[in-house]
Amino acid sequence: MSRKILQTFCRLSRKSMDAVSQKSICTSSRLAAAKILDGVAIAKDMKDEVKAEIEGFVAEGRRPPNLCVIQVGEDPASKAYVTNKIKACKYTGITSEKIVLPVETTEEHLLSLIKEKSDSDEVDGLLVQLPVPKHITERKVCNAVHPSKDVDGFNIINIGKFCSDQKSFVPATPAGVMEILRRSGIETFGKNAVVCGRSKNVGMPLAMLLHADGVYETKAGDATTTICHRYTPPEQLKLFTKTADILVVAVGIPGLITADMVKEGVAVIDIGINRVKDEKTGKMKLVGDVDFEGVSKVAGHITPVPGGVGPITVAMLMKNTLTAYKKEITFE
Ligand SMILES: Nc1nc(=O)c2c([nH]1)NC[C@@H]1CN(c3ccc(C(=O)N[C@@H](CCC(=O)O)C(=O)O)cc3)C=[N+]21
Repeated sequence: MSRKILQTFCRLSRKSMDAVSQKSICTSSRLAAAKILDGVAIAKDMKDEVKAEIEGFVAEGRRPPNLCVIQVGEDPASKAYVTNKIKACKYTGITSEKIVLPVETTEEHLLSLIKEKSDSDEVDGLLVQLPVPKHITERKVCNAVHPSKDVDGFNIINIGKFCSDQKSFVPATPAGVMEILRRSGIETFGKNAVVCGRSKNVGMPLAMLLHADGVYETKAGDATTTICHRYTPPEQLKLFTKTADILVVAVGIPGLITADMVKEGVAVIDIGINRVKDEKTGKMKLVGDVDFEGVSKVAGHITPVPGGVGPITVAMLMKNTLTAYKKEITFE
């Protein structure tokens, strides 16, 4: 159904909305395996677009974009994510600098380094890998990154702009989820979206994008959006997840979402990253928050872990770095 028609419908009567959701229930009477949304392939497409644009700038004699990544301490997960980011920089033609500081680095020292990089004309994008050690205040760190270089979208200036529908840097994971939906032809307009998880960097901004007016520059979703979180009682959670046409899970509990909790044909986006022991091999492996085997028999689309949202987060960071380089967002 087109945007205009549905808008008119909604203005005329609430009954038309019931008709819309009724239709989506009736048309999904088959039981087939879900289409697996290939995050690696989508991320490659995104990175190739960034790469082509950068090649154009370089051909004109401009310097390529630059990303500075600061990591404090040697947390193995952070190391793996930062490695993936630097690899993606190399692939797309973004020059990068990785700075690894010892875990005992003082807040004062970190803040002064952030200021130095924020002031440098050579740096377009700047981020500090999270989490930072406990003796450092995360909020201070995020706010120290100049908003025009804040490719993570974690500075309060970007959060404020984002929440008031002004052009801003949008955090890479939620922006990446919208990109997966868009590139996979999954309609959000007028649909029911359910987000499990309300973190400031993922759940909250994603719910913002899904429900926001699609006229907004980040191609937001126009979905009816519900946020569930740790205090949603389990039986309530199931009632909500059952209504979802689009179900996004970012909680950090392996196997939280099972087949009985989802509607046939739902698009499931799994943002969970959990390291668990493989029953068969005894080795550690990466799993999401969704029981992939069960849910993929009922869902219409599903993202795997690994190889789903993770690579797209990294690709979106490259896109944000290019946006910073082009100075497309203004900060007065
Ligand atoms: N300032 C900041 N910005 C971030 O964007 C940020 C952060 N801090 N802290 C942690 C989260 C998490 N995150 C991921 C990046 C890549 C993968 C990724 O590449 N995942 C691979 C697997 C990687 C692995 O093997 O561990 C995959 O899902 O296929 C996952 C998660 C970025 N984050």
